[in-house]
Amino acid sequence: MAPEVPVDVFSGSGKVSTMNAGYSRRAYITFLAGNGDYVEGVIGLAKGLRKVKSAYPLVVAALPDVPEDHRDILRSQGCIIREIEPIYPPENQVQFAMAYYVINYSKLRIWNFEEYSKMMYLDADVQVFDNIDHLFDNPDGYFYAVMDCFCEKTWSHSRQYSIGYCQQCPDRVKWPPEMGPPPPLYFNAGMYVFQPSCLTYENLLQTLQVTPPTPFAEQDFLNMYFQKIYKPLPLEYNLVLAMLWRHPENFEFEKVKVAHYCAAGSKPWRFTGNEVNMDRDDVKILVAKWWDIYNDKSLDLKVENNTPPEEETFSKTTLMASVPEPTISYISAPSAA
Ligand SMILES: O=c1ccn([C@@H]2O[C@H](COP(=O)(O)OP(=O)(O)O[C@H]3O[C@H](CO)[C@H](O)[C@H](O)[C@H]3O)[C@@H](O)[C@H]2O)c(=O)[nH]1
Ligand SMILES: O[C@H]1[C@H](O)[C@@H](O)[C@H](O)[C@@H](O)[C@H]1O
Repeated sequence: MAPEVPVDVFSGSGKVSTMNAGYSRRAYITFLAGNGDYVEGVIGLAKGLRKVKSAYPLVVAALPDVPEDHRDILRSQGCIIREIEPIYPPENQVQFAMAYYVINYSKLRIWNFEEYSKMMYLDADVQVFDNIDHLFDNPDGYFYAVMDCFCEKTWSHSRQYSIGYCQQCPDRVKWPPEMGPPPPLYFNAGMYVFQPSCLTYENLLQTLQVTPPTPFAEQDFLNMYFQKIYKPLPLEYNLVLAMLWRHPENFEFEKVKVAHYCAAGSKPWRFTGNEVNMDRDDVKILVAKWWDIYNDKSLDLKVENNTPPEEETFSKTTLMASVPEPTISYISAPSAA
């Protein structure tokens, strides 16, 4: 069995020892599709993880339509590229909150990466400002993620939005008893900690085949699937940007460790400042922080012997076969009270 040895691909030195490169039972993972500009997000993320001296590598689950030159750039930044095939949900007439969300079902492939015992998923439009490696040390058997906010228009299809209810402030507009029990806690799927498992992977795919797609695609699906083992993390670990103007009282801006640029117009590499809420100072500070990392040449990977990490250096160990079924026990996000 592979020892729990962190690789130094993302160490602060920016140097990589090619002997250990790409070899770890823990890893960060992101998802990349298409030939568009999301590759910029992944570059930024790779450099952000290096800046905070993460001990674990960044794996990129890439769909076949990611061009070779984008893959080369990511390899040169120390990323490990893993090819994945697309996954499509069963056909129906659903209107996704954003039309392209359908490709996000392909993220389910990452449960099959069993050579890793634990992974932390981060969207390409996420940036880290602090080391969050300690999240890997949380007890096994749970799905860790940050609670979402229902206040933006992207939620207009939902029962929550129709009555102005948000789980971030459940007392502001209370859930009316005549609407039945309040919806279960719901996480944003731009950041989560999970345990790859082939059994879970196969079950996820089988379940998807009998589950009609819904507006937030795989995010809704994962919420449904992992509802019983979901453990909320504090908001600072995935600050969905809308929290800045919707629930500023729920977190401390200075303590934000992970920002998620998912609000309309907030992707740093496309930022103009013209869209609604984008001219706010706090938004601009977070966008500027992203650019500082992206433009910092000292954070580029420096490879000893000029050899970047190779995907082939993985150890194919057989690890845990399935996620254990723990007793259900929720912890509430401290700032959501
Ligand atoms: O052309 C694209 C579009 C998306 N992506 C990847 O897919 C992720 C999700 O897309 P967005 O960041 O544009 O979407 P949002 O942040 O609005 O998405 C939110 O809702 C989605 C519903 O499918 C997902 O759950 C996602 O993780 C969650 O943050 C990106 O970060 C990126 O990793 C690409 O690689 N290429
Ligand atoms: O879960 C959703 C999703 O991540 C959307 O992309 C974002 O715009 C919303 O604010 C969030 O609540």
